[in-house]
Amino acid sequence: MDLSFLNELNESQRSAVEYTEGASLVIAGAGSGKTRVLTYKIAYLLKNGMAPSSILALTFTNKAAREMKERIAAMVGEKTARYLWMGTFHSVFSRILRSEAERIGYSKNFTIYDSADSKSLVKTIVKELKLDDKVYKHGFVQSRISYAKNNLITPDAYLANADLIKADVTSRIPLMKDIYQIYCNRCKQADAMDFDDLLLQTNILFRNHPDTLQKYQQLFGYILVDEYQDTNFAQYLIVKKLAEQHEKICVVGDDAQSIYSFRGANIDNILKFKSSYKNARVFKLEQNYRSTQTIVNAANSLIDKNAQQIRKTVFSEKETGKPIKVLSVFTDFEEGFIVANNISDLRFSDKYHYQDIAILYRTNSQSRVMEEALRKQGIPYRIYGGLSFYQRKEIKDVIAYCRLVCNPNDEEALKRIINYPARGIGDTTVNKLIECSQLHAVSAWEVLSDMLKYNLPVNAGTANKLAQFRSMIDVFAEQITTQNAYDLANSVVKVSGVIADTYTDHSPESMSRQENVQELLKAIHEFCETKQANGEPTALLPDFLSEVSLLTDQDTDKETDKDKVTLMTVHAAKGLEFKAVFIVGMEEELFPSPFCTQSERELEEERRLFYVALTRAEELCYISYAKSRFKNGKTNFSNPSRFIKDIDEQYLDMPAEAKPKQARINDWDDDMETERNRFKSSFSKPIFKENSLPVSPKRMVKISNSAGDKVPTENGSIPTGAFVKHGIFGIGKVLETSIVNGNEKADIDFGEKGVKSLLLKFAKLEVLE
Ligand SMILES: Nc1ncnc2c1ncn2[C@@H]1O[C@H](COP(=O)(O)OP(=O)(O)OP(=O)(O)O)[C@@H](O)[C@H]1O
Ligand SMILES: [Mg+2]
Repeated sequence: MDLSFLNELNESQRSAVEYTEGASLVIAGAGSGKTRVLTYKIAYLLKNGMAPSSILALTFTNKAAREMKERIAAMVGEKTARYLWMGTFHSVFSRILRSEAERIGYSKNFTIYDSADSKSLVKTIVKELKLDDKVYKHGFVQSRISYAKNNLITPDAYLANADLIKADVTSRIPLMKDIYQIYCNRCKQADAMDFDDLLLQTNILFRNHPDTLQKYQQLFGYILVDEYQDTNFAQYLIVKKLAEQHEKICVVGDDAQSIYSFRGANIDNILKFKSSYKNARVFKLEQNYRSTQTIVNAANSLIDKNAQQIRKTVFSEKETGKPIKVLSVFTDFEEGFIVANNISDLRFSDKYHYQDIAILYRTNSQSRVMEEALRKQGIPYRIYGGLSFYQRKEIKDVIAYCRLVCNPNDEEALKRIINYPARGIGDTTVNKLIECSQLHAVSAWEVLSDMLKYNLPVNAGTANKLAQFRSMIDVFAEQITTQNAYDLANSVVKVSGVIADTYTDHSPESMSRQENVQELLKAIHEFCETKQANGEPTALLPDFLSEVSLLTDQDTDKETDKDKVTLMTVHAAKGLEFKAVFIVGMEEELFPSPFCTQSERELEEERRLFYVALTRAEELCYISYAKSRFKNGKTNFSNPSRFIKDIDEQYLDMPAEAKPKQARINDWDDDMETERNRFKSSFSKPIFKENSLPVSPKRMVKISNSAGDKVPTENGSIPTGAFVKHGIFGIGKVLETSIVNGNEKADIDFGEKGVKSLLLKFAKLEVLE
């Protein structure tokens, strides 16, 4: 047996991989190879003869699972790797739930409600109960339901829980318990599970059906969990039950990276691992292989400020590296511009590709300004989260059709498309239909199947339209097991009129809707082809749906062209690494989030989040803060984040202006007047012209934030105003030249390609006469 791959591990990693006798916990700081240990351990188990189908590996994202699988396939062969049970908790257990659904009263084609469906259902219930939605805020109610489910509190248990009832009264939402009950009933009626149900129902399945539990206990001979610090109670218990007999379990995690408590993650799961598994062995990894010494030391100095933590040693033997560059800017627009400029510099220094670079932010809403700046400079980027492909209206419409075809009881899907494209079934009719279904405690679909029996109060014309809609869906539904996913989806979009509806005009919006629908069909086609290539006998629509409904933020990247800058929230960046990382918006009221500064506990979680951000960087890290930010229609002044000064200043390269007063970084008020005046005067002349970047040379100096090392040139080798030709960007006009760190640089307007800042020694420019 060839175990030479173990030589790619250090001693501690190797011991963790080779220990397979019982439960083990690998607890270690960022970048120390925890995920690598899991990957190699799986390969090790396989090489030792374990069947792939008896290994269960749970990751935080599907992307992480895919990458791990690819790596393992390279070590043990693709055929073996294919049969591993590997994925997120949600995807693995939804697969198990599908095959066991009937045991807990669902059909195997049950729908998975996404967060928007859950919210819409909450909204409907709050409205039906005639409650004030300013008090019973939808998002809040939804998060209470999610909390209950993740802690395995069913509606009955909720009623019996004096603390929860009291908390609801205090929050002035005493009917929360009723909403929760109705919510669960409605999901059941619709044969739908929300995300949290996938964990709750798995627990119910295992609790109520010991034989089923036993089956999976025997099936999974080894269980591995990545990012264990972010598991919640429901996840903890599933794993605990499955590993109960043999305790062949290995979990890896870092308490310093626990950042999901708002979703019910419980850091205690990792802290009490040793008491949950009596004979557990703990392995510690100390060497960070990801980042430079500066980044590792900076991150250590930051996390050291948290009182709650398991003290760990993390060191790097990589090069010292450059200090973390702190960029101070006047506005959020300038922040975008400076970041884009720095990215161009990195790209044209030829050492970095765009795909080596990430921009991380605290909230999704910060992405827009960044995107705009990148677009203007012609920098390609991909964005995770926000309005991803599957969240677009036209895509949700088509998916809703497919959902209804696979599960006609799906009420949210039905509501979405019963009158789309318009077929004369108005809101009043839909409301009557839903009311009637509630009155008889059946699904809306059931009512449609026999409107007379259920006394649906509609006139003959409306009844006819409803009947037509029903028979259209019926025809599709009959084909779900005979047609493959692509053929069926194709007829659905045609017959339902969705295609015709997106072809109404030639406006850019309409064109983009058409393209999106085509893109979706293409994705379904690819899905079928992959299934076929894997030798699976069928590729049906319900299988496709269960796959797409579980995509996470990191999975919705459909682009083939990979060389792009990545934009994402810090939360989504967990587990990833990039050569250069820009952490933007490091300001008070933003990072830490204003909602998380009430208690030390919340602040510590925000600090951990910043720790996660810093430790994504391999070579270069930039932190930026703006002194003013446009928010909710007005400009707000902001202070630098308190977290910046948590980093030992020897690892920072502070902006020149802040240097003499570093000790007072939070003591902004004194300077505020001067800053404000500078800021106001910067607006007295137009900074941005349409489709272009700042053009004033003076301005360029100012916003460079490194006034010391960047000066405009009067007599550069290319005169301002000259026309030049570039191999990639074509013909452009030189706006300005300057010297940066001794190198001559030109800002050139390449028209549609945007304005680029190019270092002349790298850019091969031809000056045109
Ligand atoms: N022994 C090793 N030799 C060479 N490279 C290694 C070694 N161990 C880990 N690495 C590399 O270091 C980087 C970080 O490893 P990995 O992602 O497994 O760390 P992690 O502990 O899971 O990090 P995080 O806490 O961010 O999830 C990866 O690029 C990995 O390939
Ligand atoms: Mg990892």
